[in-house]
Amino acid sequence: MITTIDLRGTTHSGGELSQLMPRARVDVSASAEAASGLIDDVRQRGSAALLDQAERLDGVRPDSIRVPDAVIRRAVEHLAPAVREALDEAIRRVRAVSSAQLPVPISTGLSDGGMVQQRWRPIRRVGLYVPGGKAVYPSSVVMNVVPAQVAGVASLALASPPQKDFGGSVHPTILAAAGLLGIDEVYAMGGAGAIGAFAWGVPDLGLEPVDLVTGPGNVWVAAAKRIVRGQVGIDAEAGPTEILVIADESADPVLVAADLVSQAEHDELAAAVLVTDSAAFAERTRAELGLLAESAHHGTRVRTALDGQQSAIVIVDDIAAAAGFSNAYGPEHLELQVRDPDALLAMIDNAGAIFVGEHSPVSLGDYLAGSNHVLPTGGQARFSSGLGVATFLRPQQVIRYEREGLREVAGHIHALANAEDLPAHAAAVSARFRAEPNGDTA
Ligand SMILES: NC(=O)c1ccc[n+]([C@@H]2O[C@H](COP(=O)([O-])OP(=O)(O)OC[C@H]3O[C@@H](n4cnc5c(N)ncnc54)[C@H](O)[C@@H]3O)[C@@H](O)[C@H]2O)c1
Ligand SMILES: N[C@H](CO)Cc1c[nH]c[nH+]1
Ligand SMILES: [Zn+2]
Repeated sequence: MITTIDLRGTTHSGGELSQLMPRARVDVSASAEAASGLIDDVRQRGSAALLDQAERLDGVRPDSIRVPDAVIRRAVEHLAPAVREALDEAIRRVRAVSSAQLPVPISTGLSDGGMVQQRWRPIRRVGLYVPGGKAVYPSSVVMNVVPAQVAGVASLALASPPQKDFGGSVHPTILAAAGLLGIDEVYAMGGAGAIGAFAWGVPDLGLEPVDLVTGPGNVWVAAAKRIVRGQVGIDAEAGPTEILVIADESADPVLVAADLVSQAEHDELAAAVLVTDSAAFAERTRAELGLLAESAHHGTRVRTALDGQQSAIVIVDDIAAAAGFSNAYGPEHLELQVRDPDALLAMIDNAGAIFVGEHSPVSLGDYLAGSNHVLPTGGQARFSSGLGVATFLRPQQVIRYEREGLREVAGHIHALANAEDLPAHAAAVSARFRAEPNGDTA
């Protein structure tokens, strides 16, 4: 049995998981039509479309969509020392974790003269999206760029929305983060149009199409990634932020509420969900949420997110049921604030990233844990993962058989080729043995 409470204290009792889930999700596909129109416009009209979209959606017309090198260099020079130190440390940590993720080639010997190898090749050119609408995200520059560089991607382009306060250029802290990482191909373009520009290129801007688009963004960005998939690769849809906290009576409701509000701060569509086995704890956390939402810096946004259908406090019978709920939901961020987090961790399958214990808040992962904050939303943690080195690499199989290795399986190839009525497949193998004294091997 599941009970949900919203921020105002309204209770929905007796609901089953299947009844709750639709209430709890943001539907990116609702933005598909708008995203598709914006992408088509960029395909047809190139930079003219990007400029018009900037004016309409970002409230400013950039002087230059491509950010000049000198502007990037100046942003690095003017970066506040404390922010530079923080970015340097974030880069160091994400690089350490990314480097440790580099996969090794594998060779599997199957017989004398029969071997299959797996090697990893970097994707050639990648377009990295860095959000910049309601907030700006220099930390997302680090999270996109560092694993791509560790993987060995040769060509990286970066897009972020034009900023009204900076004459239509990209936000200087985003430019500085890019500059620190040696990225010099930066475009002031945002939303679905930017994703379309990466996928098909913009000839009149000199923007070459990319092979893969990665990065987080709002519902229009996530919808656009879904549309361009196939023309290019994409990472998971990293849309409006989600946090799900599983907590029991041992947790501190002040900390749990603070963590829920920290992610509600991103977007009116952000989802903040608490799952607990204690009605008393639920009530204490609800009270704390009310206080925090009241005094929040982005109060209206936070209250809208917490009040939204996508956010809830969920009361379940026990912690095993909480794990079941969380696995069905597949949150982007999952916090485990319970007496025995390792026992609970063992029950978790679906989550973008898991934060264990009181001293591992999501905000740590957003900036400095060394983990990656670009994570799947909308339940995609059921089948995909956050950004990492593997996102920017492809495994390739290399097949190496010698004559004896091929001879050993030639009969089986004939049998299967005949079963599929594809005799030319069998003949391609027989042809290699025709000259032998014993003739055909089949
Ligand atoms: N899942 C993750 O890994 C992750 C990480 C960081 C941020 N996020 C999410 O990224 C999002 C950032 O959103 P944001 O809005 O601040 O920046 P954004 O850059 O994603 O979106 C801004 C762009 O949206 C477009 N846009 C605005 N209004 C529109 C409209 N009415 N129709 C069509 N397009 C429109 C504009 O082109 C604008 O440039 C948030 O939802 C945040 O939660 C997710
Ligand atoms: N919580 C976001 C991922 O959903 C990442 C982020 C960047 N800056 C602050 N937070
Ligand atoms: Zn965050």
